[in-house]
Amino acid sequence: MNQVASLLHKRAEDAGVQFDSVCGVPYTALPLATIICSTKQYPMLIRRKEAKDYGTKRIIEGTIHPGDRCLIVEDVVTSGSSVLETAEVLEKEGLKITDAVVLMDREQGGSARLADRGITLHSVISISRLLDVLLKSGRIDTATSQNVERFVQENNTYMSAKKSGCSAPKKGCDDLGYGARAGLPDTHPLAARLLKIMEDKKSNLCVSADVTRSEELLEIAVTLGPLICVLKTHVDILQDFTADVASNLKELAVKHNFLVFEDRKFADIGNTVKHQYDGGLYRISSWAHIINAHALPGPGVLQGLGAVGKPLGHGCLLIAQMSSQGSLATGDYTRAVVKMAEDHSDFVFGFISGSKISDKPGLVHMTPGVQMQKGGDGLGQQYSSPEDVICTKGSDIIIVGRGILASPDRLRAAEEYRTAGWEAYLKRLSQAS
Ligand SMILES: O=C(O)c1cc(=O)[nH]c(=O)n1[C@@H]1O[C@H](COP(=O)(O)O)[C@@H](O)[C@H]1O
Repeated sequence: MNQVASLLHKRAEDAGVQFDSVCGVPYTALPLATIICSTKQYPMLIRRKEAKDYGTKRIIEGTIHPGDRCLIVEDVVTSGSSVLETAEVLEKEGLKITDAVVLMDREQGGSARLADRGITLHSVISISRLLDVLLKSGRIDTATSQNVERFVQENNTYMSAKKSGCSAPKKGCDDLGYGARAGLPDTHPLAARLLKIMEDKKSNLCVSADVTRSEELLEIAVTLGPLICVLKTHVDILQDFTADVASNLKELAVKHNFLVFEDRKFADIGNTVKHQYDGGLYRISSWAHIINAHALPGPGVLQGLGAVGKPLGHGCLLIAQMSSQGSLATGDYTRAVVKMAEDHSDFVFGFISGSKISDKPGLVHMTPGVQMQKGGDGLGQQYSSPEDVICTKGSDIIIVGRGILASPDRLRAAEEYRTAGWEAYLKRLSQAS
């Protein structure tokens, strides 16, 4: 029980979930919540299945501070209804519920039901992952695995609402390959171009060329260009940027068929970002296919950037979640970013996020904070593996900086990441089919 409680807490921590208290779904998850609260010093809330008709007559026991965020803990989720009931009771007391953590997700619709109610479900393990492990270790045969998979698919208790705009059933959205998504009618032209590059080059690797000299930047484009789908820059850390560097980069992008992404993280009013994007020393709109922006200023930031970028056929990624520890880009904020993106899909073609946060197959998810080993950099960066990001969390592209740049053999490192990212994508496809 202690180990399970520790795994649940770690899962929530790895997902960057911020919470003030914990509530276990009665009754099997109560001991798990108790262990988490006593070992990690969180206030515990206890939900009764029914209010007592004596004493406090309360249905939630514990100290309640309206507005606090409460993490719901459960052992197994099938339909998600028990988590949802608990969430509704807690929300009636003024608590905010954005996340739930569970040991086993049976993948029969609970996650989608909760997501549609604004609750992100984080599982330690899923039934498909368990089957994969049991099959690989010879504990079950293929027939058993396929029977269980079929049962799970045939007993999906909840199909996500059509709000995802996905014509096919949710399952179809999950298992559409990059190439198929490129061909969908409502896919942004730049997303379609990117998805086709990924399919053609068998690469979902974006290299983050965080270097301070232009010669090194161009060297990265020359050597790693054939392996990547996107090259991401921070042009403002270059000590010797010139217009020639930009035009050389553009030529290499054509030669090696990758897109250029300036990671500028625009975050001001429309008029200011318009000038920052179009003008200044770097004239970003003249060479970057992709930019990113914070949604914090509101839709004006997209009106300003779009006025410059749309006529050029460029596109924008909205920063919906961040890989840095303690990031405030979670829960309601993330959901608001998804809505803003879906309302501005003529310029926004995807997200910077830690996992898949929209079911629209035309939107692309790019995830930074990726290295082969989980861990951090001592400055708040949090790393997940390519398999975790692409296969488990459902993102589309891994953004890798120092995992490649710090290697003595960058080409070899890039190929390792490209292979890992692509194999994770193929595994996700095979699990969905
Ligand atoms: O927008 C980004 O690219 C970004 C968002 C985020 O949440 N975390 C994050 O690390 N990044 C960027 O991704 C790159 C990660 O670099 P490494 O930590 O060296 O792999 C850096 O260029 C960051 O600026």
